[in-house]
Amino acid sequence: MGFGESVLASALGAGSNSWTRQQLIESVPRTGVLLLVSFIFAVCCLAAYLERYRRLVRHINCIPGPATLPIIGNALLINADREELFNRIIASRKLYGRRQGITRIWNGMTPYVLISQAQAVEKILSSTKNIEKGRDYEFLQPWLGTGLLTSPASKWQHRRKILTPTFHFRILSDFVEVFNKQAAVLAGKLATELDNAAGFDCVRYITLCSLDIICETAMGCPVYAQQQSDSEYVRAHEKIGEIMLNRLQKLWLHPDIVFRCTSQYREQQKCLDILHKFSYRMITERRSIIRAGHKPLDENNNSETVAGRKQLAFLDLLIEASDEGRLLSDTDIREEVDTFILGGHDTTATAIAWTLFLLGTDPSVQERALGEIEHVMGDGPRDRYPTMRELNEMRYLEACIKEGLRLYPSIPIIGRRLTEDVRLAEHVLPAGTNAVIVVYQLHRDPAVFPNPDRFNPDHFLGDGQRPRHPFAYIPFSAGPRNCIGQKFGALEAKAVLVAVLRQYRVEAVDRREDLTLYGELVLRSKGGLRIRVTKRN
Ligand code: HEM
Repeated sequence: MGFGESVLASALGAGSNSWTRQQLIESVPRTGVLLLVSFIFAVCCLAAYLERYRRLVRHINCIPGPATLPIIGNALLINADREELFNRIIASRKLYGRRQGITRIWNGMTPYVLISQAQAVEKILSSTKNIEKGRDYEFLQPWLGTGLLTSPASKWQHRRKILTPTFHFRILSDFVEVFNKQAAVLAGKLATELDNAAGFDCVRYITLCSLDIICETAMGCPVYAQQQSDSEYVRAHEKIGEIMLNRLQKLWLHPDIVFRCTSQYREQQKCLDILHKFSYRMITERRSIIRAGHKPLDENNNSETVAGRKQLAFLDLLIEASDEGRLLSDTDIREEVDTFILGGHDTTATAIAWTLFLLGTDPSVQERALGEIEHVMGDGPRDRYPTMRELNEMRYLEACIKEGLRLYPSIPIIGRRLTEDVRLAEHVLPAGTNAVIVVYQLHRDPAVFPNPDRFNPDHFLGDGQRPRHPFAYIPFSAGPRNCIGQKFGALEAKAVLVAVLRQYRVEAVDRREDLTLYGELVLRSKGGLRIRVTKRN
């Protein structure tokens, strides 16, 4: 009896009910064949994988980049604190890829290609095939599930189709009231800093305002983040962001099996419990309001009152939306609402804070922006709210926000995992490569924006400007997987800046060249963005 036969025979026992010893022995040749076939199959798979990997290495190593070590690649270069890492990513184009705006880096055996040139960016982002997000986005999944931002390509396409109408212009115009109301709360809060000659970080104030705005518009319920900044909900928001980032930055925390053993995991679960419960409670409440007879949308897509309130929340629209005839489940809706809250909160707050800071560095630009606001809104009380039409007329303010997003894009880096080969000039990026679009660097290409570091809103006023490559300026990304909330974000930024600028003169405390930048989920400055405010007459 061979080894296989004896093991099988003893494993099943000589007196097994269903298998006699004879049957067992007869089955061995078949088992042997099966094992042989499996072995050959595994060897073929391994050979195919190695061949694919060899091809990947060959192509990637044709791209300029730092010298690599065996196995670890450039891991030592990447293993830096967050500020230093950001510096190194930005410097990589100057060091290796000045001409083409493409450089490569190996994180262990995984290749990353950094891209900061418009034509190359277009090749990646305009593709309808390469829409798979990078692996790093998976760390958001415990919170967002597979909502729009993190969804795999297979789910994303039809989900995006369902969600696009929720950002319709008419729905946004209803939200202006929320923007204005929360912006007024922010302006009131800033009054506490009038005597603060040393200045204060404006980011936290604006972030809480933006959280209030997105929660009220997404769920239809104010969370009073500005009034109760230490509430359980606000703290859970801040904490979970910290935990996810910390995990992202520490390679050893990436495997679930390791992360689950840490106290951070337990804390993350607590935050998730608070955040998810809150969203589910909102869904249940809004469903029961709708069931009680209020129909949120009429046949012309007009908003009716829900429980006596004028504006709708995204939540109401999602409850009504159907996916190929099937209503979305509570989990589907929760994923999308949480995604809107994450996607629309820090990004917009960052854009507003950077623009305000930049306006504080240049009094002439600030006065011009205010002049336009006063002109559009006419005489009258300073605390009157602008209408949607008035906000749309503020072209110079819009140019200031666009320029803020050019110099300091809220999302400085966008990742894609290529699912098919892409040819960039003489290089091939094989499927499997992680493409990293360095938006921060792209926006400072002197060939597109002469004197690229200067804060100059005229870049976006159109008059006398050279036409730009459509992928040279992409603060909201571009192509099929661009930002679904860009109109919402731009309108909110305007409303908040109008409320602040009408009441205060703003002055930046630090010089731009003294700031230390780093990328979290959004672009940050170490120590925040410090401004001083004085009351306008
Ligand atoms: C100034 C404000 C904003 C900026 C700069 C911004 C920027 C971006 C960028 C760069 C992306 C692409 C991310 C990637 O591919 O990795 C994105 C995607 C997204 N954004 Fe925004 N965003 C802003 C406001 C908003 C708002 C207000 C919402 C929601 C209310 C929102 C919801 C989303 C969603 C759901 C996605 C994923 C879209 C998809 O994959 O189809 N964003 N945003």
